[in-house]
Amino acid sequence: MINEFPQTLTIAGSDCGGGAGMQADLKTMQMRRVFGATVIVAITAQNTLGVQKAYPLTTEQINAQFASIADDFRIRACKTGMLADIPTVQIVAENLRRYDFGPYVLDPVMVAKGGAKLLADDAIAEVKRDLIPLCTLITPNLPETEKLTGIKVEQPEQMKEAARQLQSMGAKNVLVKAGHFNDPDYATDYVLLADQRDFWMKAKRVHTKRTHGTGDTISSCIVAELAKGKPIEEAIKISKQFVTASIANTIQIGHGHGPLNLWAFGGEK
Ligand SMILES: Nc1ncnc2c1ncn2[C@@H]1O[C@H](COP(=O)(O)OP(=O)(O)O)[C@@H](O)[C@H]1O
Ligand SMILES: Cc1ncc(COP(=O)(O)O)c(N)n1
Repeated sequence: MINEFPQTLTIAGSDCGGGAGMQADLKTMQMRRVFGATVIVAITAQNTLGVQKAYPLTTEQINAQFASIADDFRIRACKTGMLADIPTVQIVAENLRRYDFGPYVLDPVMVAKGGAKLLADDAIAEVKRDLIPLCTLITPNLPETEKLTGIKVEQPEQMKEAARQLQSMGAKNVLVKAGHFNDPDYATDYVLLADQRDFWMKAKRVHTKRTHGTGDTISSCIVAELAKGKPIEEAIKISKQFVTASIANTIQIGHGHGPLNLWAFGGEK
């Protein structure tokens, strides 16, 4: 059993365009040499120009997928992405309490790069109450950080303050992502660990519109590294390098917010 291949799970929405959501998660997991399974909670019709339609799945459909995964696989780490609405958040929380899928990375996806809402406003309170206390790591971008904490983030100091607040809400480790930060030169994320150590992760900002799926990519890379047994600090640092390389080495796909080059950083034997 000890030698079983590392297995991971993404609980997320499907992006038929292949650049974000569970598709980005699976591709990232594959690159990082772990096995990826999925619980799909919503189907979106989207491309690099935006989200044209979104269809949440039923509670029964979601429960059935969780049961199939739990009956057969030994999931070592998992994540959630797009969760759509209150019933979905509630059923996902119930299943995460029922089954042990190892460390849980909560990417509190709210709005797509093109502006479409991927989480109903009234479900934010549910995410705070039901999911934050369950997570090993939360990975909000700046708009999500502001919605979850009520802190307007304009200075690096406010990223720290918000991270402390997310910890006091029950998140063990916090990664505040700075893709939306107003710094033309660098994308500098902030990490606050459970043991209170903290650090900044600075990367050159790439001036590109091709950033579809950046959040999904960094969070699923962290899940992959955790599943292989890496300590959380190392898992987060490798994942920042992985996403930076994926953004910097552009590939030309679609006419809007194009997907990342997930081959750029390379895999691991
Ligand atoms: N233009 C960019 N250049 C370099 N790094 C970026 C850029 N945009 C985002 N990132 C990085 O990508 C990761 C995802 O961040 P972000 O885009 O804020 O997440 P989300 O997709 O959830 O909005 C972070 O590590 C962030 O610093
Ligand atoms: C199904 C799904 N999940 C997540 C995102 C967020 O990705 P991004 O913010 O990069 O558009 C998305 N667009 N679609």
